[in-house]
Amino acid sequence: MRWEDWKPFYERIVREMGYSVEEDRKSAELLRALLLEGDEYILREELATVVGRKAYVFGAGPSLGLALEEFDFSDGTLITADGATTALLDAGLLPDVIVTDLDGRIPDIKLANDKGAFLVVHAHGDNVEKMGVYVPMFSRILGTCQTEPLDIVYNFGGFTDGDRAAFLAEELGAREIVLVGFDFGDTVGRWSKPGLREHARVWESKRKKFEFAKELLEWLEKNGRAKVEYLRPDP
Ligand SMILES: Nc1ncnc2c1ncn2[C@@H]1O[C@H](COP(=O)(O)OP(=O)(O)OP(=O)(O)O)[C@@H](O)[C@H]1O
Ligand SMILES: Nc1nc2c(c(=O)[nH]1)N=C(CO)CN2
Ligand SMILES: [Mg+2]
Repeated sequence: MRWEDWKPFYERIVREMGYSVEEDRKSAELLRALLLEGDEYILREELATVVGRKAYVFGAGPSLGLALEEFDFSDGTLITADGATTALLDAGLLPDVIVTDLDGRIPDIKLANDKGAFLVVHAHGDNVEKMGVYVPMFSRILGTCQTEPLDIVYNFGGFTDGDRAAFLAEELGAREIVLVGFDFGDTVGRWSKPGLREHARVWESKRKKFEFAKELLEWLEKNGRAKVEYLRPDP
């Protein structure tokens, strides 16, 4: 997704969610400084070598657990959205790429990164402190932001970790994207937040995020270069 296509979505998101563009922009600059300081950052060309033609993108929805039991994912690149990383590790799978705004289970993300998973860290106005603490801990990091892209901080479009992961996959070469654990309904999957032990009833801000994510994925299906499909286990 080009900046010109993303900009109108972003302006609506900022208005609807009450974000600050200035704080989002400053967060992107901070991420750039942290990446340069740590020198553990990678560029899109390197991450593109990891993303194959078929990519499974794992969201933290309630159907994720059953899907991991029911389906085989060995024929594609495994990309997890933040908290979904824990479910894959529990199922004995190692993600190839983790897309995070650092509000998932950090110990699991760290474990996966140490075992070779690439990290895509997203900067926004509400995770500035977390970036300062956690970015220095990780290796093989590609930086993303939601304001104008910088030289080493990219903006491939997308809002929540899940749909942003799909936009990243399409931009880096995936032509078949399979969404697993994407259930934009009334239940937030238990992997979504470190404190959640059980699936939870969706809260207002999360419902809004799901609405934007759904709209953006529809845009990607219509305008992107990849086939996008949802994979759901039999209930
Ligand atoms: N029912 C669901 N519950 C939780 N995540 C879901 C669900 N359905 C799809 N997802 C996707 O899985 C991703 C899980 O990532 P995560 O829980 O970190 O959310 P997030 O995008 O960081 O939003 P937040 O800022 O609220 O944490 C979401 O971004 C979303 O796109
Ligand atoms: N400013 C801001 N931007 C975001 C936020 C958030 O909480 N605040 N959450 C996101 C979900 O991944 C993505 N973008
Ligand atoms: Mg997150």
